[in-house]
Amino acid sequence: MAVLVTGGAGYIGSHMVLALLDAGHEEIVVLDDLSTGFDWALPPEVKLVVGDIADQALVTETILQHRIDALAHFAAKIVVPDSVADPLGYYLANTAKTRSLIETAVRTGVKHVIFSSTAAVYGEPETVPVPEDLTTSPINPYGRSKLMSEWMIQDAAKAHGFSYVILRYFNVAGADPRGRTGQSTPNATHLIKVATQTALGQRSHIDVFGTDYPTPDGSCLRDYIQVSDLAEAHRVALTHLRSGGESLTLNCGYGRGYSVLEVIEVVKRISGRDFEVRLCPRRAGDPAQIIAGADRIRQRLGWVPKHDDLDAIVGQALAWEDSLSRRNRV
Ligand SMILES: NC(=O)c1ccc[n+]([C@@H]2O[C@H](COP(=O)([O-])OP(=O)(O)OC[C@H]3O[C@@H](n4cnc5c(N)ncnc54)[C@H](O)[C@@H]3O)[C@@H](O)[C@H]2O)c1
Ligand SMILES: O=c1ccn([C@@H]2O[C@H](COP(=O)(O)OP(=O)(O)O[C@H]3O[C@H](CO)[C@H](O)[C@H](O)[C@H]3O)[C@@H](O)[C@H]2O)c(=O)[nH]1
Repeated sequence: MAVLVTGGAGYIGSHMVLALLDAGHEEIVVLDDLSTGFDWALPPEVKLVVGDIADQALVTETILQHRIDALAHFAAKIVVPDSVADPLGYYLANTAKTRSLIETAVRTGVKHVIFSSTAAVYGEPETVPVPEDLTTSPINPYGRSKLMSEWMIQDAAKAHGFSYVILRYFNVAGADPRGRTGQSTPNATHLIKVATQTALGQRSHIDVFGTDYPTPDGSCLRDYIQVSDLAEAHRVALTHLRSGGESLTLNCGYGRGYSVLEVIEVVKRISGRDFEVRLCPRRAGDPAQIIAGADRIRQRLGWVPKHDDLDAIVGQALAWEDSLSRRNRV
């Protein structure tokens, strides 16, 4: 039995690869076009196939050659404001290409699918925390592109008899505590990445997008989940499916929110560096607050997070950013 990890050279996918290897998994194959991922993010024992998830001949050959029984599908475009500017690009990359990949998986007899979905499918929830059975109502093309993929996977699973776990990630942050991989995309837009780069002097300042939201300090609230905890959720989801477990849709978060201003204060305190913070207008496509209803994944998969600590998450992000800048200077 072997797992095909699409997007495995990216930020979250590379952490799942490590989680599987650390747990003694034998065969892992990564399919990645390296558009935002890096071959060096993978340990040498992992087979990397460089290509596109919509290349059906390549995907078929890879699945049959390695006797793939399970697919973990991370490959996607992921930036909310970019999706507002380029919706058709996002529907192609995230929805049309996922349709193609799932079709290939069905034709080649893949039995299990784990899909990277997002809290963005909920849109602007009126109350938080958000349970999984809340009506989905995405407010940006990124969230819609992912919700359509969820529906395709659910419908195809019913029609063709594979099982799935859809994981709706909240805000993913931090890095491998052993420093083996982290968020490496240049020009990344995620808050903790931008704040740590600013603390390290790689950016002159940080913008806070919106201070007039209906939240305690006026900035947006998010539920930041540490990336190795999230990778572990994928590992237990895979075990669940391979043991005959039922298909599930699960939130991945801790059930608690931090504001943008609070996160910036933590980055200043942990780094010991002060930096300029500019209060700016709202950014397109941002919900005011999004916090996970976080019980179901614990009950159904027995997932136990080990890194629910914002100080530690920020510390890992700072350490990774520092090692990345040294790597890039070499
Ligand atoms: N980072 C977050 O906060 C977050 C939150 C919710 C959901 N997600 C989802 O998690 C998944 C992984 O996100 P990430 O943060 O690791 O992003 P990332 O950009 O680091 O990883 C995506 C990987 O997919 C590869 N890829 C993209 N398009 C491809 C294609 N057509 N064929 C083959 N490979 C392709 C990229 O090269 C990259 O390695 C995405 O599906 C994203 O929507 C991320
Ligand atoms: O320089 C910055 C960067 C971000 N923010 C703010 O920080 C919050 C978090 O923004 P991120 O860009 O870090 O993350 P998003 O909440 O926009 O989106 C992330 O989490 C979502 C789920 O909540 C989706 O899954 C999506 O893929 C993922 O990028 C937002 O209020 C944003 O406006 C700033 O103020 N300044």
